[in-house]
Amino acid sequence: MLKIVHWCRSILAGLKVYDVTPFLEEHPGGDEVLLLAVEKDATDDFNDVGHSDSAREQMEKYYVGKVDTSTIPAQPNYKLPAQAAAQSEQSSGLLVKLLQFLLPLLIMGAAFALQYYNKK
Ligand code: HEM
Repeated sequence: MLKIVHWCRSILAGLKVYDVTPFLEEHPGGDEVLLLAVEKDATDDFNDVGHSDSAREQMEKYYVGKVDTSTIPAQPNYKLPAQAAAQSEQSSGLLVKLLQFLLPLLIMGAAFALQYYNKK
């Protein structure tokens, strides 16, 4: 069975997890927004929509449990591949800029040195 879990944080009760699989087709806001919130903390998304009290009541039908917040790392110790790629691009960009600056200086230095030795 496809098990889709939707995280929602309740201010007083820590992280609550909701399995919204049976609700996907019924959600008045469509299934897409729920799928986008899968395995994320969707508290802000949920609150921003201004869901009614009845929506909040309905939500409790899909409650499956709480997350032990002590198991959540304070800072993720991994980098998204896109972030890592952007970082390596940044450092290679710096190297290119440095070479663009140094190369003309080296060529000019070599030209002056040749001129100096030819005069001798
Ligand atoms: C178990 C979780 C959820 C339940 C039970 C739920 C329930 C509902 C209900 C009953 C409505 C109709 C309007 C209302 O009564 O407030 C609604 C609308 C809507 N919901 Fe949810 N919702 C949930 C999660 C989410 C999440 C995570 C999002 C992400 C953004 C979302 C986005 C929306 C949107 C965009 C609408 C349409 C609002 C409009 O057209 O005015 N919902 N939802």
